[in-house]
Amino acid sequence: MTSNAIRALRRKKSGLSEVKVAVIGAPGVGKSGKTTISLLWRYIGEYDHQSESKYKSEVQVDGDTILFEILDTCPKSGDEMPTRDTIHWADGILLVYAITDRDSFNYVRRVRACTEFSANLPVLLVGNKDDMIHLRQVSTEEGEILGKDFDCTFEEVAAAEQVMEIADVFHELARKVLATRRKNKQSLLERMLGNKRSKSDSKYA
Ligand SMILES: Nc1nc2c(ncn2[C@@H]2O[C@H](COP(=O)(O)OP(=O)(O)OP(=O)(O)O)[C@@H](O)[C@H]2O)c(=O)[nH]1
Repeated sequence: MTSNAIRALRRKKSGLSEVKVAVIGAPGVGKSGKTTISLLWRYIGEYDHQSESKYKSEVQVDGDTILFEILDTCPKSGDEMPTRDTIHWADGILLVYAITDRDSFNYVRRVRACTEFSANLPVLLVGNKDDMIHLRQVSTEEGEILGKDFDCTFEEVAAAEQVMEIADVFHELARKVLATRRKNKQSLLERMLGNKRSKSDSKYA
């Protein structure tokens, strides 16, 4: 049995849904464990700081217990793109830029252009630091347009201040991941039933 299959079996047994989120953005946009994630988890409850860049925590979303695993991608520069392994690892992607930093907006644009996301990978776009509107370099309309381009939800937040809004962002992403999982399961079931039917049809044809 593969490690993924073992993990899925454990998840099923415990009734836990595991949701893996990769937080992607240029350096300094506010995606780090130092601010956003640790604040979020401190608010929600205990978290398990697994390594420099990975966090785990159980959170209630709409009455279900979700085991979040969050990867802070920490690029060293604005030229470093996330790896294919990171994208494949993730169930959902949080793309973050800072409204005060045009380069970080261009970074998420480049990530989306250079990196192959599977068609049904849930993505959320977040413009952070909206408490610093006096230093704004990216308008809300530009964020909205990019969100439409990416076919994903867009939101402006102040991660350092509005912890509940950040929690909502993660909850929203979890809902999308679970909905995608249900849809994939359903279409797999339909394909399997379709195969069975066509086999039995051909048997009696
Ligand atoms: N004003 C304001 N500052 C913020 C906000 N979020 C983060 N910051 C600040 O932005 C700076 C960078 O935050 P980090 O969380 O380290 O950013 P990062 O994206 O993880 O950066 P790297 O670790 O270099 O990839 C820190 O000084 C934070 O305090 C916010 O919503 N508003």
